[in-house]
Amino acid sequence: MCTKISHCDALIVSSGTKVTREVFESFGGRLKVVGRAGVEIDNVDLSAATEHGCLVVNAPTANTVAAAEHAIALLASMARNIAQADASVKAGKWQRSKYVGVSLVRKTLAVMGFGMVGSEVARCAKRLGMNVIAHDPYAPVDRARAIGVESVSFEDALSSADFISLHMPLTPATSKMFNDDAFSKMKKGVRIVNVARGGVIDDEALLRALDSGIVAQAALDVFTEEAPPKDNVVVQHEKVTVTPHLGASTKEAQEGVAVKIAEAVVGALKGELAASAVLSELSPFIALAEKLARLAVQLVAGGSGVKSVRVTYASARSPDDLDTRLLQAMITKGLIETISSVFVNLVNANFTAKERGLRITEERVLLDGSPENPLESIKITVEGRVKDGKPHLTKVGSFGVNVSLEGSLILCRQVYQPHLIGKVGSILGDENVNVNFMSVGRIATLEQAVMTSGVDEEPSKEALKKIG
Ligand SMILES: NC(=O)C1=CN([C@@H]2O[C@H](COP(=O)(O)OP(=O)(O)OC[C@H]3O[C@@H](n4cnc5c(N)ncnc54)[C@H](O)[C@@H]3O)[C@@H](O)[C@H]2O)C=CC1
Ligand SMILES: O=C(O)C(=O)COP(=O)(O)O
Repeated sequence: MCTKISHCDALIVSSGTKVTREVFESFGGRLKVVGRAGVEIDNVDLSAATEHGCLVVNAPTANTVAAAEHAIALLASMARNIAQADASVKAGKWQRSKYVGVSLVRKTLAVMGFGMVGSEVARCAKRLGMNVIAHDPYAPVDRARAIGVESVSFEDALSSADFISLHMPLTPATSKMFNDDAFSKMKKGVRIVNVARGGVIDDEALLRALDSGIVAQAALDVFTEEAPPKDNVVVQHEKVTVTPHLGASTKEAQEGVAVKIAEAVVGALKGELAASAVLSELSPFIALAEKLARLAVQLVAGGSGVKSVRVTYASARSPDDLDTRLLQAMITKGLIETISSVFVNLVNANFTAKERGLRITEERVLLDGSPENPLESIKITVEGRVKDGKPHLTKVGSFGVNVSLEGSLILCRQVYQPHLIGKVGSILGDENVNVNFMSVGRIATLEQAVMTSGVDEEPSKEALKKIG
C-alpha cells in the first residue's frame, strides 16, 4: 500500500486505516494532506504528520446524526433484548418470559460528553420521554439548558443514571475513565451504551461490573481493539449487545463525510486549511492574519526573523466566543514561511514556532457594538481589517493607510515631499511594472510618511534598490 500511495499528494481514510509513521516516511515528503472521513483522528499519527509538514483535516459533523441514531438504536434494542431475542427465535426457541425488557420513558439517561453527538442523543432521548442529564467539563452549561438537559458532575451522573451513553473522545484523560471506581459509583442495574471509543472503558472492570450485576446490560459499537479477538469475554457476554463500529454507517452519513472530506482536502491542497462553519466565518481574517504577518516580518526584522510578536485582536465578541488558534497558526505561517523554507500548517504551527524560539503573545481589545463580525481588526506592528470580504492594510506603525492586501505591495518609509510619487512611479514605469494604486500615509508635508504602491508585476532588485 505504501508504494502505491507514495505517488499521492493526499490520502483519505476512515477509522479502519491506520496512518502510521511508516506511511508518512514512505511518502518521502510528497504527502500534503491526510483527510479523515469522519470525526476522530486517533488513527493518524499526528506527531509524524507534524514532522512531515502534513496537514490533517477531518469531517467532524457529517456523521453526527448517524452516530446519535445508532446510540439510540442500541439503547432501545438493549432495553428490549432485540439482538438476543432475534438469535433465540432463529435458533428455534420461543422464550417470551426470558426477554422481558425495561422501558425507557421517565428513566434517567446520563449523556457523558455533550458535544455534537452527545447533544443529538440528548435531543432524541428527550423526545422518547427520558429524563436527560449530561456531564461534560468543557461544554457550555447554556447549551444543555437550552434543550432542557441538566449539567451535572461526573459522580452525580453516575449515581443517578438508569442509562449511560458515552460520547467523549478518547484522550489520555478519558482513557479507561469507566473503571472499577466509576462502576462502583453507579446505580445497580445501570445500562451502558458506548458509541464513542472502546478505550474509554476498562474492559476488565466492565466484565466485573456485568458479573456482579452493577451493570445490567451494555451495548458496544466500539472496542479497544478493532476487530476484537473472537474470544473477547465482554463481546461474548450474554448481557452485551455488539455492533462492528457501525455508528457512522448509514448511506447518508457516508455520502456526507465523503463530500465534506473531499471539500476539506481540496481546500487544504489549495491552501485554505479546511472548510467548516467556524472557519468560513473566520476565512477572510485567516487570509488577513497571514498577510499581515508576512508584511510585519519584512518591515520589523528586515528579513532576519522575529522572536517575540504581540498580536492585538479588536472585536466586539467576548474573548470566549473568539477562537484565535487558527489565526495564530496563520500568523506563525506568515512569519516563518516568509523568511524560511519551512512549510507551516495548522498541525505543525505551534511546534514549528516553539522550535524556532518564536513567542507569540495575544491581546484582546473589547469593542462596543455588534458582535456579528467575529473581528474588527488584527494588529501585528501593522494593522489590518477585512473590507468587502478582502484583507486590507489600514495602518503601518502610526501611519494610516488603506490598501488591499492582494497582490504585491511596495512600502517605502520617506519624508513626504513633492516629486517622490512621480519618481517612484517612473522607476517602476521604466521597468514596465504597472502600478495599480498608490497611497501615502503622512502626518504633514515634510514629515515622515509611508508610501504604499500596489504592483501587478514584481520589480527587479535594481529597481527596488533605486527606490530604496
Ligand atoms: N461509533 C462511531 O462510528 C462514531 C464515533 N464517534 C465518536 O464520538 C465521539 C464524539 O463525537 P462528537 O460529539 O462529534 O465530538 P465533539 O468533540 O463534538 O464532542 C466531544 C465532547 O466530549 C467532551 N469531553 C471531553 N473530555 C470529556 C470528559 N473527560 N468527560 C466528559 N466529556 C468530555 C468535550 O468537551 C466535547 O463536548 C468522537 O470522539 C468519536 O470518537 C463519532 C462519530 C461516529
Ligand atoms: O467518525 C468517527 O469518529 C467514527 O468513529 C466513524 O468511523 P468510520 O468513519 O465509520 O470508520
